[in-house]
Amino acid sequence: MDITLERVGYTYAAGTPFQKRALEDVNIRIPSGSYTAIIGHTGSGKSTLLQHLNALLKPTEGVVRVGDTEITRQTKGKQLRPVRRKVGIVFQFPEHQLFEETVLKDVMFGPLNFGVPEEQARARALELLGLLGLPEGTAEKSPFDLSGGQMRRVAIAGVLAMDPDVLVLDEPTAGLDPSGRNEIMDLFRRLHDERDMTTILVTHSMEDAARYADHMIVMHGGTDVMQGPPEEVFGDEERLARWRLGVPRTVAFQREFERGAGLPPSPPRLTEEQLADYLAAAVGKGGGAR
Ligand SMILES: Nc1ncnc2c1ncn2[C@@H]1O[C@H](COP(=O)(O)OP(=O)(O)OP(=O)(O)O)[C@@H](O)[C@H]1O
Repeated sequence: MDITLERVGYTYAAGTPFQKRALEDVNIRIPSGSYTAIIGHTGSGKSTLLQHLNALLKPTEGVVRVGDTEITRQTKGKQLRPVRRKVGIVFQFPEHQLFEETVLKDVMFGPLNFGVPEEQARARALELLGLLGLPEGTAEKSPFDLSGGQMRRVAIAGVLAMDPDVLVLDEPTAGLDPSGRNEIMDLFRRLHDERDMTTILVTHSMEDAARYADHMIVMHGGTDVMQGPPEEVFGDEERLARWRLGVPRTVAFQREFERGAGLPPSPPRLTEEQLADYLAAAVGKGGGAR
């Protein structure tokens, strides 16, 4: 299910003294099955863009296409139901949206609301709580008696319970400790591979973008300024710096090394493994790696 935005603009509180232009002439394509990272400085429009993907916001101008569904300013609520079902969004600090008396009820809420039979919704919720590494017995607890990291996992289970084709993640690990972060990011990667989902990750971490994504979109000042594979995006440090964005630590190290060794810049090494191989080859060949 490809997602495209054509000439999309969005204005908050249009026609009021508080009006604010957040998106301007956005033209992007998110290929079906891709793991797409969206990066951009604070205020560049990433969250506003995400909310167009399941029609929480409708474009002020232009068209959003999610599979066969076309969303414009005029599209009515009923026509948006399939999109809301297919596109699951994990917002920043999703645990703030937990509200039911028990964890189980919270995870079952979405599916029951969309007509999934109770037994099926229960079985799926229990399976997901296990998959997310929550201890047995969590299902009957109040979500508010859990730790912050556990609440985050429950909220994520609630989004996955809808069995989305597209999973949208807005800084999903913000505020978690490093081991919790890695576990959750690796879980999303596994789900992406096993379930054939399209995954869209908004992140300030260039390392996460480099490690997980196969496609990237760069936002600046409310518009898309670059799209392509991570090798291409992170290969252009100068342009990224203009948008106040950096490169992953591995690439920064590689560039320092190349400058120090008098080597021309070579394709960016995006992971520690790639960097280690590159350095080993460079040292092995007496500094002649390309
Ligand atoms: N509800 C709102 N009402 C008015 N203006 C808003 C609203 N939400 C966001 N904006 C403004 O729209 C612009 C884009 O904001 P948005 O939150 O989409 O950016 P972002 O790239 O997600 O930022 P961050 O990285 O800080 O989350 C900003 O100038 C912001 O102040």
